[in-house]
Amino acid sequence: MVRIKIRVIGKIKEPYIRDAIADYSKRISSYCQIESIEYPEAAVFDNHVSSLEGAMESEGIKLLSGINRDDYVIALDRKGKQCLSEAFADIIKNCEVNGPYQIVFLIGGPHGLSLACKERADYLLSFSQMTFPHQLARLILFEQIYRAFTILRGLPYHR
Ligand SMILES: C[S@@+](CC[C@H](N)C(=O)[O-])C[C@H]1O[C@@H](n2cnc3c(N)ncnc32)[C@H](O)[C@@H]1O
Repeated sequence: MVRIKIRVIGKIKEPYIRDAIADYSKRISSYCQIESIEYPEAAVFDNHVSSLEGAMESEGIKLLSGINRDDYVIALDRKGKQCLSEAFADIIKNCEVNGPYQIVFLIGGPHGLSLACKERADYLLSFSQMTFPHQLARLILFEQIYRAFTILRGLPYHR
């Protein structure tokens, strides 16, 4: 069974998003182990580029901590590669069949992911060229993971 870890900057504050994630998480848990690990946003004292980059770097260090060398890392980034849900399902299937058996997703905070996170990623995944708040990006990710398993198991959810 594949294991999925979702490493994120920031908490889910909105109850309706938390509820929706909890619902998808419960559904996904029939197919794999799934766990979210949240880290707080780094403090930023002004809007200078160097302060924002410093915050992203320190958030990136936390996101990358505890990732194993052979984990399959998918970093969520607006400027990454877009793919069909079927192709996303194939990535999960490949890990289920051939390994690595642990997939780690990275979701950035308000300023995005550090360069180190993007460089570590085996796949830079974009849901759209539009920017979403991290809470919504997390919800979309949970829905797409659930959708992927229903595609792989031939269930009628995906149309
Ligand atoms: C508020 S966004 C960060 C915005 C930042 N200015 C940037 O362009 O990366 C917070 C996080 O949500 C995720 N995210 C937001 N929009 C996304 C999209 N269209 N595709 C994939 N991930 C997205 C990314 O992980 C991002 O780091």
